[in-house]
Amino acid sequence: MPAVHSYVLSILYAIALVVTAALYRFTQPPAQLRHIPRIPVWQLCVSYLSGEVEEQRVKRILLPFANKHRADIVLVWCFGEWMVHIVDSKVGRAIMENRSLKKQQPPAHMLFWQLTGRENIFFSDGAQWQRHSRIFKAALQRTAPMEQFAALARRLCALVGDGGRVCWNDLAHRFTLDAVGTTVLGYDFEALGRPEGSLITLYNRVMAAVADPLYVFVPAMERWRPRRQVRKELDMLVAGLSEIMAAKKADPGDDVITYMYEEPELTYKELRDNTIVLFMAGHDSTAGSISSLIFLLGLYPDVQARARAEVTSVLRPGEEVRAEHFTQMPYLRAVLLESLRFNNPANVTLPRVADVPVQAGALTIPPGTPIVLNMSAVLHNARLWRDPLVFDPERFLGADDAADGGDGEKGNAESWMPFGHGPHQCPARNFAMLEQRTVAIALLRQYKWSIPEDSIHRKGIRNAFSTFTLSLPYDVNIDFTRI
Ligand code: HEM
Repeated sequence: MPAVHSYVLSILYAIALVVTAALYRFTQPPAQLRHIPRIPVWQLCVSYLSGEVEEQRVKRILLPFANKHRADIVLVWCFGEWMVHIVDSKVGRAIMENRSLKKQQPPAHMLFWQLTGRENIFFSDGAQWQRHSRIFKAALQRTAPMEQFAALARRLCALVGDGGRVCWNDLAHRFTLDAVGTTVLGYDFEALGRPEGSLITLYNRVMAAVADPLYVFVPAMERWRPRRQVRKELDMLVAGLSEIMAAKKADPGDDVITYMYEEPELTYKELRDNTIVLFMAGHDSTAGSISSLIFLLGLYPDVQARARAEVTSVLRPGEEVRAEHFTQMPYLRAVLLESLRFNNPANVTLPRVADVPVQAGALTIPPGTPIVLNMSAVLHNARLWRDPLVFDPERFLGADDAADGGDGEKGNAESWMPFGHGPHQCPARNFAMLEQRTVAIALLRQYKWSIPEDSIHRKGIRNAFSTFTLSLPYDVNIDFTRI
């Protein structure tokens, strides 16, 4: 009997040894990457398994590690793949401007592709991307979203009514759906008026399924356990959006899709793929930014009072807001820039790869290595910002008065990059800034607001888990009082 016992034990030891060795090998970077400071894999695994959001992982693990090693780039293990994360703005700018970098394409069998297609500004490359980028920017320039945003802000205020407690992230999300619907697609989803509208509920359901972490991190799941119902709903959504596009052709308006239609160079497939990615890119990130902005104004009553005093000194009661008013509101601008730094909506860029070595300061990144600009790290790096975890709009006052988005803290202009950097940086940042300004101004003129004592965000903004690493605050309850 003892002989059988020790035989079984030996087999178990052998298995444990093989598994440990396999795990060790699986979590070791290839030899050519070992010169890059690497975040301990066990810390990352604990973080992933606990469902920690990207922005928290950056503040708790990545930045302390990078600063201890005085590193501008760090190696991060992510579900079997090693990626370089850039945490410094100077290195980030140089790399993101490097034309030999291309966007890495996500695995082919992900359901995501069935929704977005590949022939769009997000996933195309080379000459095709240049064409899409040029056409989209020109179309965006021709639209005049200001009036549209102001009208939607009025609808939003009607919902806040005489005040009371409001679930703000929900309203922000519905506002941005309507903003992107009316100005980009030329279609009113009426998310503010009818949140249960069929296309909106269908969209929310499909997006939740497409972003299911199990299927995103293990794309082969789509082959092992195909989701027929989700596919059916996805087809219905695409058909719904295609109908909107077809109606646009017959009845043009003042919207991005109408202007893109006028471009003989775009095929129908390209137009369809662009419509869908613009719709997707256009609202979640902006909803996150509007949620954070109004929350922070509620959390800091002095900041809110100062912003209100500025707005009401520039605008007479009932006066329509116009773009030229914005230059007279430097404090509001500083609040916006700081809010986008403090809880930046997009945490990392899409991964890039190059087929040549890429220089990152003193280190060389070998060809084929996925590289991301970690915007959260850059915007909270203590080597770049004083008191990065403190919300302080003053840091942007007196900064160079260049167009919004291009500037930053005095002497630190290059580190403000919530919209990315380089040729692929967000082409709609002015559009997104305008949405935030319009909402903030409308609310500041009509309401005072505060954060309930029992808010889950009192000790720091809590963002929902997002497969696409966006920072989207949840359960943001705000108490509004009409002035
Ligand atoms: C606060 C709101 C927004 C934030 C923080 C944001 C952030 C970003 C970032 C960081 C990128 C670069 C991604 C990368 O390099 O991989 C990007 C790209 C992009 N964004 Fe935005 N975005 C916002 C709003 C919008 C809106 C409203 C639209 C459309 C109406 C939009 C459309 C796009 C497009 C088309 C790209 C791809 C550009 C390219 O690859 O050439 N974004 N955005």
